[in-house]
Amino acid sequence: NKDFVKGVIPSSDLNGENLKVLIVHTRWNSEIVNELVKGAVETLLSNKVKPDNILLHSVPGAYELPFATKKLCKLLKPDSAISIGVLIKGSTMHFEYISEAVSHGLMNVGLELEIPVIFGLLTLLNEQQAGMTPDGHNHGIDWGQAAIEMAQITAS
Ligand SMILES: O=c1[nH]c(NC[C@H](O)[C@H](O)[C@H](O)CO)c([N+](=O)[O-])c(=O)[nH]1
Repeated sequence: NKDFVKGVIPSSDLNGENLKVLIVHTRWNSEIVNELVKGAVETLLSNKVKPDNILLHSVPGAYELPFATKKLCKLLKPDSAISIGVLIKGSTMHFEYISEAVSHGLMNVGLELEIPVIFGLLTLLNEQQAGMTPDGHNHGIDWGQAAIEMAQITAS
């Protein structure tokens, strides 16, 4: 039906007070990325994650996300990680290849290390799709919620 709500219903018992969450984000397309990071951080804080337990690191671009997320997860041992980047088609000849490689790479990091890695790569056909318009949805919020929920699964 027309008022179908796209997106996810967050779990009701999110509690991040004992969690440490790593956020690895790109500097490519930083205007959009920074908004996504802000959405994720605010969501973590509003669900009781302590500010000192939110670890922020940046990398040049999306292709670096899997390597940096794996190295930083092994070093910092977070309860979960959010990898955030934005690929915009047309600005790269290899849009499909980078997004394919990064999505598989991030999935493997989480499975190999058994640390939940939240997939925060937006693959956009144009900037308008970033959803940063006033009535747009900030996907960073969903990723913050998922980071807590998934960490609680592994912590329980
Ligand atoms: O994060 C991005 N990296 C991009 N390329 C850089 C790539 O991720 C690596 O940083 C680079 O290839 C060096 O390894 C992009 N484009 O090329 O368009 C892009 O849109 N977004």
